[in-house]
Amino acid sequence: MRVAKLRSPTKKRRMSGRRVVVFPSAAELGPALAHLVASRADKALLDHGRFSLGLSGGSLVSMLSKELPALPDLDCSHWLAGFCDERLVPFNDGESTYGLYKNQLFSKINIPDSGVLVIDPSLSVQECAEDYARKLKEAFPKEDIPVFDLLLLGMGPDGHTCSLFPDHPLLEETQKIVAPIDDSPKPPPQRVTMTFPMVNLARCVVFVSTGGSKAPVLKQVLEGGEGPALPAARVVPSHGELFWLIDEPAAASLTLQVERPGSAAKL
Ligand SMILES: O=C(O)[C@H](O)[C@@H](O)[C@H](O)[C@H](O)COP(=O)(O)O
Repeated sequence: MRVAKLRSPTKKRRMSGRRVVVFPSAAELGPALAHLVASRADKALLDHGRFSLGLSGGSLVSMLSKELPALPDLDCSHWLAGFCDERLVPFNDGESTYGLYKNQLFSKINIPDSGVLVIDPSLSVQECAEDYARKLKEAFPKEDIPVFDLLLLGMGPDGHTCSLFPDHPLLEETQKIVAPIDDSPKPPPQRVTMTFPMVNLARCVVFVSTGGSKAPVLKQVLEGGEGPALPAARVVPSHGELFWLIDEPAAASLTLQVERPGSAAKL
């Protein structure tokens, strides 16, 4: 299958910020996402010898686990993978995002165990967030706030992303890079999450959202609406790229201009 190439944006595109890219279905989106990950990895490895990737749960787990190992010559030996958010459950619990990636993806690629930054689920949620923030800072010793090369995010039907939920006080966090949450509206209730100050420093942020159930919230997030901005709309990298990779059912209500690599020659 031909894979749409997501190139670095031109200057004009970068100035206009976000790129909304619509694929006929998740079947076309998946390979394009994998290509984007590989291209940003190549760039990061050339620039600074390591590729740092922030992962999220939801449908990204199966999509990445299918598409990344299918890439020819993928070398993950210098990757650092972390989690944009994580549920405070044991790794062998079906709700553990790390547990899912370990079984479905990490077992199929050559990322070293030391290249995966995990939470310590034996701690209290408060201590777990502090411990994970410390691990992140140690992994990025040159930076006050870790700057990931690429963060992959999903969005819930309520507009949440990471474990940053609508109207939650964590949306206003400015000091912590990782915060605990013990009243998550979506179970399990205890989680740790990257905060906006860290998310918005990433070099590239990619949302993946598919399916018709996401159409109303996507319209609100991408085109605006009444009331305060939903969490996903508050992801605006200060210096980095922002992609929204969506499928036609999710894009059904949008009126803004989008890119459609299926009908255009190249992105
Ligand atoms: O921690 C969680 O509860 C999930 O990871 C959740 O935040 C998910 O990422 C979004 O709901 C998007 O899910 P989809 O990718 O399935 O749309």
